[in-house]
Parts: sequence; structure tokens; C-alpha cells
Amino acid sequence: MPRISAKICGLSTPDSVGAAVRHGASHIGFVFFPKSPRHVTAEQMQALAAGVPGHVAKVAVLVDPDDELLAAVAPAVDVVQLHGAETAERVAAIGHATGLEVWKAISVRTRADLTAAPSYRGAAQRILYDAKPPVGADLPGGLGLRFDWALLTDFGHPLPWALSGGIDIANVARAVTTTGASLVDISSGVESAPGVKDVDKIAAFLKAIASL
Ligand SMILES: O=C(O)c1ccccc1NCC(=O)[C@H](O)[C@H](O)COP(=O)(O)O
Repeated sequence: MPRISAKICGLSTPDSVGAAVRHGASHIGFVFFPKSPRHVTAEQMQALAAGVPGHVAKVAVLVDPDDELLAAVAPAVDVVQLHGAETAERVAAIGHATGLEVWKAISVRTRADLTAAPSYRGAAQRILYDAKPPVGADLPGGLGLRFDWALLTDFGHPLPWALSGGIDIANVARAVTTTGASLVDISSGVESAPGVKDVDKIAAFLKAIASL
């Protein structure tokens, strides 16, 4: 079992899913957000997820999802990752309704942004710290942006957590050393263009993770 686990996010082709699974991703993410170049439909996700072995957790990345979308995607995944403005009450309700593990993404730019995390205790099972997008950005995540990882150095984490935002093969060792993360999430860093996953980058990244 590697010391550091990795979620490869924003997969939309059989090749990229295959590369993530073959090279040891612990989690694979599917984005349900029409404005995203990584957007997949529930039907596409079901086809992509069909052959994924049980030890690789499938994560549905959702932004303020309604109950209809949740009902469509939940049966085919293991985790729901909420990347919108979901309150703790909504996060808890989604957990109860789906019976799935729920992760809440927190957008971070300053230390003050971290104060949102404790409010999800008892509602989410994990916090995903991601970089805060610029005002007016089309996407709430998947922008390849980093936040100041030193903000997490002495933070008293209220829940299990993962580190996200602008991670790539060149900086992942520093990301892990600085923050103490044991689960990292990557999307743009293993792409050749927005939404286009590069199987060689996926393989190289997961190889690098395994050696940390
Ligand atoms: O990736 C997207 O397009 C996306 C769209 C809408 C909501 C969330 C999205 N991504 C969330 C993720 O989990 C990404 O992996 C995370 O933001 C890190 O992305 P990156 O900085 O590109 O590695």
C-alpha cells in the first residue's frame, strides 16, 4: 500500500480511466458540470466505470446538485464530492439520501477560508482543500491553480482530508512535505490541454506518488 494515495479527477475516456486504474490511483473522479471540458453524463460515467475494480473508488464531482442528478449518478459511484456552495445541512442530507461517503470541497486563498471546514464535521466524511478560483471563473475547480500550502502546516484538521489544486509531478513531493497530505487530487496536471487527459502523464504521476 503506497504511503500517499492519489485521486485522478476529470476522467472522460476509457484510456484515461484504464491508465489511472492500471497505475495505482486510489480514486478516480468524474465531473458532472456542463461548463467543464471534463463534463460527462451519467450514462457516459456508467460506461466508463463499468470495468473499474472495486478497490478503486469512483467519485462523482458535483456542484450544488439537485436530487434528480444525485439519483442518476449515485448508484454507480462510491463517493460524492461537492464542489459548490452546499451547506453542512445539505451535505448531510446528500449523505443520508445516497448512503455514500461525501467529500466537501473548500476553496482556499487565505487562512480565513479554512474556518469553513469545521462546520462540516458530522456532515461530510472528508474535506478537499482546493484553490479558490478567481472571481468570475467559469469553473469552481480544475483550474490548475495552487493555494499557499503552508496554510495547512499547523491547521487542526476537523476531518480526514485531501489536498487539491495545481498539483503536478514537479511539485507533488513539496505539496506532501509541506502539508502532510496522504491523499492528493490532480486534474490539470495530468492533461495536455483542458479536459484532455494524457495517459503518459497519469502513469508518470502515479509512479512518482508511489516513490514518495
Ligand atoms: O475539473 C473540473 O472541471 C471541475 C468542474 C467543476 C467542479 C469541480 C471540478 N474539478 C474538481 C476537482 O476535483 C479537481 O481535481 C480539483 O479542482 C483540482 O484541479 P486541478 O487544479 O486542475 O488539478
